[in-house]
Amino acid sequence: MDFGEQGARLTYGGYLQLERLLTSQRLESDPAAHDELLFITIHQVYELWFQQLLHEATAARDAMLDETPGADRLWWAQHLLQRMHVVERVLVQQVDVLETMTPQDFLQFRQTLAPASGFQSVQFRELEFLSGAKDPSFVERFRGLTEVERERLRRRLAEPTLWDAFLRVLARRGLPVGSDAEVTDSVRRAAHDRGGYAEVWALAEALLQHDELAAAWRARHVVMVERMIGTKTGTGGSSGADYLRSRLELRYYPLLWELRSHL
Ligand code: HEM
Ligand SMILES: N[C@@H](CC(=O)c1ccccc1NC=O)C(=O)O
Repeated sequence: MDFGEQGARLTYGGYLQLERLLTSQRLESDPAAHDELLFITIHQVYELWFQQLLHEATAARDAMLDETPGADRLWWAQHLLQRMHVVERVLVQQVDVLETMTPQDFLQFRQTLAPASGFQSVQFRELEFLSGAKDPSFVERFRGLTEVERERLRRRLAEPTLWDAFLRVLARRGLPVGSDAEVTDSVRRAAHDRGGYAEVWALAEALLQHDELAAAWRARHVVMVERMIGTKTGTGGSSGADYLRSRLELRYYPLLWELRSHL
């Protein structure tokens, strides 16, 4: 039986670049703190999922923007947004794994991390920008960004968001999008004529779900932070949990939330 022994061809480890992947966990603590491997692994897994989410969100946006006559790809945008929701639920649940670390075990290596912090996650900020929450001040406030990273953020600031693409979908369906009031009226019309505007309403709900899951992650993250460091200031130089609480109100699609009060 030579199953699995065909040699000299593509291998599992080669295909997945495991040599690079599994040697990319370098501890800062010396002597090594037991829990630092978990801390690095969790963050690397987050960044891999962020990369996947950016891949899906970019394609969903492009599918909504596609104006090629006869090439209606809204079903594809919808499919990708649903996948994003499932990944986003994983991101929220994954916090449980990190919470198996006690605060005193975290403190064994926490001081070696400063001034690094999740605040500097470029992909996290790209996701916020692409979703619709563009804030150029983040690009300026970022310390220690490489030129490539800075350029990636600038490009995300310049390109259309998921919300911009959704507005194009409304306009193509003959629904006015000239002002916030018009957009709200248009989505309300879709909400009350779901037979006539099935895809529009489904996309609005999928965007709202994406927004809700991002809010759930922020809420989960801040509670973990309180559990780990209480009211201490962050390694990134912010006030810590207070700063993170100020971010809880962020919504990507405020009009979709306001609509709820006027349906
Ligand atoms: C022990 C666990 C963690 C603690 C104590 C913690 C703490 C903090 C603190 C205090 C901040 C505010 C910035 C600062 O001054 O440092 C922050 C921001 C942030 N953290 Fe964490 N964090 C933890 C785990 C994670 C994980 C696993 C991720 C996943 C990638 C993450 C992603 C982020 C992001 C994206 C921000 C920026 C949020 C924003 O600006 O809205 N953090 N974290
Ligand atoms: N900001 C955290 C440290 C931390 O969690 C962290 C440090 C370096 C890289 C990523 C991190 N994760 C989230 O902020 C703290 O103040 O304890």
